[in-house]
Order: sequence, then C-alpha cells, then structure tokens
Amino acid sequence: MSDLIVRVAARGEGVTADGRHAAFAAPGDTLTPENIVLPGPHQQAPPCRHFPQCGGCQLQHLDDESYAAFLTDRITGALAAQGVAAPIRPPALSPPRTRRRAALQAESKGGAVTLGFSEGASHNIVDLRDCWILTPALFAVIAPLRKLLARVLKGRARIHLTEIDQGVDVLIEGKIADGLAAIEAVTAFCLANQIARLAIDDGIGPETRWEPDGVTITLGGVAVPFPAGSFLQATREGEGALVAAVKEAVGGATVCADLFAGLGTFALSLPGKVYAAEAGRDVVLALQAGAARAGRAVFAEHRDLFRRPLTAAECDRFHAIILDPPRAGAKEQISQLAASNVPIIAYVSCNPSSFARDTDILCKGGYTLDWVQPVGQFRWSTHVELAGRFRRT
Ligand SMILES: C[S@@+](CC[C@H](N)C(=O)[O-])C[C@H]1O[C@@H](n2cnc3c(N)ncnc32)[C@H](O)[C@@H]1O
Repeated sequence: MSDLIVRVAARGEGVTADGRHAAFAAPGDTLTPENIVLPGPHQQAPPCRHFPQCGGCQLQHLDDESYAAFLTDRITGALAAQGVAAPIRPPALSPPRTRRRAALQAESKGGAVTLGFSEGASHNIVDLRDCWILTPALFAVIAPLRKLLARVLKGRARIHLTEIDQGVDVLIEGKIADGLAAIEAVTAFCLANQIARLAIDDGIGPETRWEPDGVTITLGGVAVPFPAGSFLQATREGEGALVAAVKEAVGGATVCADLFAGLGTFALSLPGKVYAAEAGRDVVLALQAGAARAGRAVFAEHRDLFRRPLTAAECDRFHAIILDPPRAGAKEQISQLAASNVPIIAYVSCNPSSFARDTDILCKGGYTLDWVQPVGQFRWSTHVELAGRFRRT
C-alpha cells in the first residue's frame, strides 16, 4: 500500500501518517511500499545545482507553502511536547539570495582549493559554483577568494563571510603562507574586490590585514563597530521581522532590558531606556561605542547570564525584557524571570526545543504565551527562528 507524506521531520525527511521516513519527500508526495517517492503538488524543482550534496540547504525540494508549514510544525510540535499551545503566526520567510553571513570551509590540496559549505554530516566540502542563498555581494567574492586561497592557504580553514556597511568582511580561521608574496596577494585581492576587511585567525584571535575604513554594521539606525566574526541576524529581512515582532511585543514600554544583546539588534531599535547584557567583551565595547556616539540611552554591561542571570528583583525594574539566547536557551535566566513580575517578555529563539522547555518554566511561573512569530531566515535549511510574547497573567 502507498502512503501519503504528511509532514517534514526536524531533520528534513518526509514522514507518512504511520511514521515511515523518506529523504527529499514533501507533504503531498506518495511513498510506495518499495520506498519510492512519487512527487505531489508541494515538490518543487530544486534550483541549485549543488542540491542535495551541499549542507547549506536541505529543503530546496519544498515549495514555500510546505517550507513555511515545516517551520510552524517544528514550533507547534516542540510546544505540544511540553503541553503548551499558542497561536502561531504565518512564518516570515527571507527570499532567496539574502543570507548576509556564512561560515564556509576551504581546503588546499595539490595547488587547488575547494571552497564552500560542507556536505551534510560530512567533512567533504562542496566546491561552490552556484548558490541560491548567499547575497550577490557574498557570492561574488567566492571565486576570487578561491584563487587567493590557492596561493596562500596551508591545509584547511574556516572562512566567515559577512556583508556589513562597508562591503564584505572576510575572516580566515586557518594558516596562511608567510612572506611578501602572500602579503601582496592578500592586498591585491582586497583592492580588486573592494573588501571591507580581511582578518586572519591562526589560533590566537583575529589579526586584521586589511581595513581601509573602520568597519560597522548599522542596527536601529546606529553604526556599530563590527568585531571580526561577530553574530549578526542571518538576513536583513529576518532581522526586520524579529525587530518588528519584538517592538510589537514590548508595546509602549519605555524601560527595557535586552539580554544576550549582541551588537544591539534589539537594544538599538527600541525607544526609551535600554539595559543591555552580553558576554562577548568586544561585542559589548562595540555596542557601548556605537550607542554613545549616537547619543542613545543604552547602558551595556559585560555579563555572563548563565553564571550571573538577572535576579527576579533586578528583572522587576523593567517594563519589558527581551532575551535572545544561544541554541541551548537560558534556563538560569528563565528561572529568575519566572519568579519575577516583569509584565512582558519578548523571547527570540533559534531552537524550538529549548524555547519550548523555557516556555514551560515561564508558564508554570504564571506567564501566558500570547503568540509566536516564526522566522525562516535560513531559507531551505532545517534551522527555525522565532519570536514569542509572554505576558504575566
Ligand atoms: C543569538 S545571539 C543574539 C545577539 C543579538 N540579540 C542579535 O540579535 O544580534 C546570542 C548572543 O548571546 C551571547 N551570549 C552567549 N552566551 C552568553 C552568556 N552566557 N551570557 C551573556 N551573553 C551570552 C552571544 O555572545 C551572542 O551575542
């Protein structure tokens, strides 16, 4: 008997109602008893020639309707596992070719360099000749960078590319040849491609080799210095959707805290006074400098919120608290929030499972989850981002 694919599982396979899994299957496809996938109405022709080898995208075979449903299902499923239900809004999907940051792999072997994303669950690198997710500016750098690396790279490296205010920021984590020829090759590459900054980290932290003008990223209208390799929301559209959700969540609050603040994506987008806490030292210094220069009422503190979360009493000083922790969530901070009386919590998350676990703690502490806004800024990958509003009831 053939079975209909009804949903897409967390790791990207299609699943039938009775739990059979099939790779590259979309909802509406049919899975035959021989495990052959017969395409249905939600299969689309994957646009990229590197699909499915490239680990950058796992879901290019889904049309936007089923990709959006995948994001929603992941959140609904994680919340249901904790016994929580909440209204889930239609996902905000970033268009193709808008990813402004990427971590690629490079390997130099016999004078040739392979540069691209890793294959899924493997160390093999897909040599990127086509990409439907990177911004045109980032993709334009790939071919000249491959040529440069063929001259200077020793062994393997991780390459971080980020599009910032001045252009493309390149961070090479790996070993580069010494000597004048290598220095000249790096300079010529940067000049020819109008690179904003090039830094090399061979194990002791990023060393800048090229930066004609101080580099910045503009957040909430403020140009913030951009430390090499810093976190940035993956697309401008994703950042816009998350900022809009956070602003809506906090409403008219004029005294807010932004926890896990990074360079100030949310802190600098809010009116009124903002306390920002962040564990990255360079990042806090950058936020302080940007906010001070722009005359913004942002007080940024270097603070490890896992070891030293804001206490419930500290939380009570704010009208609203925003938090955007790493994938593990923020169990320690959430326990303090659950014991606080802060009226509104805007929780931004990149992991539905830790979000659902933290939601359960907040709900048991007397908060209600009003809504969740899913954000698909890692288009065609299995990453799910979201913002949710909690209200003390
Ligand atoms: C998902 S990023 C969010 C950054 C920022 N909200 C944004 O949107 O650009 C998480 C941030 O948490 C910071 N972080 C990680 N562990 C932390 C900790 N224990 N205490 C405080 N901040 C931490 C990271 O440095 C990073 O900037």
